Amino acid sequence: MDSDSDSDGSHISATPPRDSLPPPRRLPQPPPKPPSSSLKSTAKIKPSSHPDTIFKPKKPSSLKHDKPKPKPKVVPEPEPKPIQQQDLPSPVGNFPFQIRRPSDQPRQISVGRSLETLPAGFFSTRRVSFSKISKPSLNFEPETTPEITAEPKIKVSDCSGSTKIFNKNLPNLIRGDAPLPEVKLQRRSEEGNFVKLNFRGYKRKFTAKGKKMNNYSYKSKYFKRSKRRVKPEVHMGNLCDEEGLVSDITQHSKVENLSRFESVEAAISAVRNEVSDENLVRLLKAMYGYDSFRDGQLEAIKMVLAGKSAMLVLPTGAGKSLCYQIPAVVLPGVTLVVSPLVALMIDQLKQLPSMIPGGFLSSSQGPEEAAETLRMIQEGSIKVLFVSPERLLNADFLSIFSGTTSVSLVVVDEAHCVSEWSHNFRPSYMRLRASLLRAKFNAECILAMTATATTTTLSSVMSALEISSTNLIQKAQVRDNLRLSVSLSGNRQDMLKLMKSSPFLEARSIIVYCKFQVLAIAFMQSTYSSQAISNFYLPWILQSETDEISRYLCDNNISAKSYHSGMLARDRSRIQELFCANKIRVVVATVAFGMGLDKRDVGAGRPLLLLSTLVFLVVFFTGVIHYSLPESLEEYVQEIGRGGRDGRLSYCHLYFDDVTYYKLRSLMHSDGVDEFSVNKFLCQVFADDGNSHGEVCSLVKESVSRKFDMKEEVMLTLLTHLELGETQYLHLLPQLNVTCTLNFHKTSPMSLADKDPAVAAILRKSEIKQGQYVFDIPTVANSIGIAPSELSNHLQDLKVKGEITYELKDPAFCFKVVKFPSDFCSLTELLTRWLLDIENCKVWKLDVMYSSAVFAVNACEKTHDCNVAQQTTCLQERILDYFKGHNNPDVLDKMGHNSPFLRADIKVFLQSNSNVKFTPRAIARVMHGIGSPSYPSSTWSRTHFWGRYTQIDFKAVMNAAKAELMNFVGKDAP
Ligand SMILES: Nc1ncnc2c1ncn2[C@@H]1O[C@H](COP(=O)(O)OP(=O)(O)OP(=O)(O)O)[C@@H](O)[C@H]1O
Repeated sequence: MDSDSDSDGSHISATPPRDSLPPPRRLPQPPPKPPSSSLKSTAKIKPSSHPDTIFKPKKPSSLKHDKPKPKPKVVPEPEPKPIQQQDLPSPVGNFPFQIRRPSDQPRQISVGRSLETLPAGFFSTRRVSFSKISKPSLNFEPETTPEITAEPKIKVSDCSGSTKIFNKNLPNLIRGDAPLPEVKLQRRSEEGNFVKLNFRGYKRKFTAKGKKMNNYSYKSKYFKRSKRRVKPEVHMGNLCDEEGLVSDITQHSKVENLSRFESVEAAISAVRNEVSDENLVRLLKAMYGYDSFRDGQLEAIKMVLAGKSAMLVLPTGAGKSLCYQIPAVVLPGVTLVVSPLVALMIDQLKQLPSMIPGGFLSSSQGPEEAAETLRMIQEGSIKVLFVSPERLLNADFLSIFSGTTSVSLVVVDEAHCVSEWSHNFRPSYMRLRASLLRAKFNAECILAMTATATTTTLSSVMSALEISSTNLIQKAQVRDNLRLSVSLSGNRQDMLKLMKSSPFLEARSIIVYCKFQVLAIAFMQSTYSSQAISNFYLPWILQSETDEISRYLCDNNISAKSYHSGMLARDRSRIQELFCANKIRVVVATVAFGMGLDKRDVGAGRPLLLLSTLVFLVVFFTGVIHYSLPESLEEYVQEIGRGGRDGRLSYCHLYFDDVTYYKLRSLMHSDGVDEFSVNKFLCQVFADDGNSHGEVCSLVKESVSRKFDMKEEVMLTLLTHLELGETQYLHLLPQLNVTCTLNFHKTSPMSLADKDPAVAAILRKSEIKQGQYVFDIPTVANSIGIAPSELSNHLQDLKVKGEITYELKDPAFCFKVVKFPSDFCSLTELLTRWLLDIENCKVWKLDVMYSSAVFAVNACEKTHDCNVAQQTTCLQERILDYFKGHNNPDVLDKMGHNSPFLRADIKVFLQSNSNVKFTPRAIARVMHGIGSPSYPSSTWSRTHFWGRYTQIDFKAVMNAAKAELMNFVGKDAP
């Protein structure tokens, strides 16, 4: 549970279908049903999986197949591993399984308590200077003396790998008792751009010429710099400028900063005395330079300051961060912000105002860095801490809050991730329950924030976090400065035309969102190694669609860069920085791009000289283009929300086409699992029949995933349920690499074992392979009654002494069994049904997205006053209805439900793979072109049936596969 989830959600796509079927008819579909929460069911069921669930097809004596053979002759050479059958435990009694509802009532928190003062000296004024650093990779070295005056050293690694140490403070990692850094008073108004020409700052320096400046004479480095040509200065939060460098923010006079911080301190004291609108506006002005709050902000801040937990739903870019930043400076304790992605945490940390000392904890940090952050929290030097959900409930982290360190506010950012009915459900977020947060942190208040949540999602989040329905602050989820348009096309020529015409022609920055990986001919790609090519056998290779599109745009004189999850993190952040600095105009990206991006002028127009009137006009607008259909209206709203964050117009065009829709619809089934697999998984989890109580068990992710054809995320979801359900069956522990390969060096193994019981246990439990001792860490740890982490530490000690060397591999989920289930079958059925509901919910979300796009193109002109280029009104209405759950939109039934060739093709497929075991789902996945752990696309995409039936509903294909399998084995299929 220790590794932070940091996936970007971008997809590896199915390859396109090779045959196209006649276009399926469109049928009206009854309004979608909200997903049923089946976990409450206590129904008794028959044994969930029959031993014959997996079929091994027999070779039919004769096989008729009247469908013409597809042209490309590809001989399938599958090598999947057969899944082993295991006997099921017999059902014993009824077994209820429910999500645990926290029983604790929200604590009453008084305003008085929440408005205690900050630590003394917290807002003292002291100048801190910043230097340019060649790369934003920062590590803090522990300070030698705990004096307030000591400035932490910043270790900076540049790309060449060299490290420099600076005696400088960072604005967001300064000690709480240290002085406030000087801040550039940048008025962030509606008109402000994220990237600004800082004429003001330079001018001020020039006017100071001749006077003795507080910290810099005009012979100083800064003054020399000011004589240079004025360059655009980027405010990527407080840390980075256009080169990704730490900004020098010492360019303002001390006097100015003094008055600024005096005014911030005075404003904070005023709010502490009285939480009035007037005082809060004063604080807003002092901290950010803004004149007024945006819709929803004031309400949320007041609610939090009154100690009431709140659910805040504001559109992307509406200013949610400010709703916890202001309370953070007013409240006495630490504000914990739970964030789903490391990249998001870093971006949010950068964007903290400089008077709020912040930090973050994630798996991307080294142990020293994490330890330093923990130390700083303990000594009160961090006011806002960004943390992943995995870290939040980690024992080391929790121990900090058992002492004097108090938590005033827990912020759950992207709170929709808590709900399985959201578009972005994270198993680790399931652990965030109010009862747990209160028990562990004694948190006075929880603020849940999201930009995109349907009513169903909201109610499940609010119930998990125990937020009263009266404390829901919800504003329209689409900003009205977004101009929305849709057209039916999936071709890049159309997109090029769009980008070369107004308004996109004038946009300064454009994001083009893509989704898939595409097939490209390998021999044309010099970048791919011959090894990679030979692995595929065919001269095809997958590459990101973003690469292909950006190359196409560049070939057509539009400078563009590709951004996708397959790139190195360093390259990705470089592109983001250059984009923020307006050095890249167009980024062609997957959904990974833009999370946490606060480029206020995405698409702000370039100055146009209108010759007719002989005046300069600056036309500001944004460009966000969806080259592929998003998976849900939530995703669409998130992505268009990257534009127009400065309040100016933003143009958002969506392309959609049926092929993309079919591909996405297939992918919606890639997480699904059968009852059979769930049952087998449970058997594995509780393999020791209750004898393993108290012992640490582990499941090696990769092998178990392949064995049960279940993705790692799905396994984690199931395990988390087994921990947090109505009955707690297990207790999840941090994930570990469990297989250890060890060599002895100094002392002989036997002599060392005589002195060291851990080594003796290792010798007992190891297999010797090529002279090396190979053993399972939890097994050895259990045998001597210590925790696996203790054993790991002990091994590390022996390594330091030169006794051993070792390597660890096989990441595994670790847990302790708390209770052995009495009825496996009921539990299996309930979990399976729940996973199925989640799968159906995803499909439904995609269908709504597609139907909305079709509606915008076909119907909105008739019903609304929209024109072809602008369907804002009707799309906004549909989006709002969707989020509110009102008159859920008609969803088109675009999928075919049968095909005359389907069963015959399945027969041929089974015949040609008669040595392989299949489930109906596995066959349906091949027919839909989706890889899975046991049937990977690298193997199975070679069959010519791969992705042939994407236009037929997945369940219909599964049913046909089941029927064919029954013919082959002559038994009832599951
Ligand atoms: N009251 C305000 N007046 C003017 N600008 C504001 C105000 N509040 C916030 N902003 C600015 O709006 C921008 C977006 O704010 P923020 O990043 O908090 O949005 P968000 O709602 O968290 O967006 P997302 O959901 O995309 O993360 C920031 O640049 C912020 O400084």
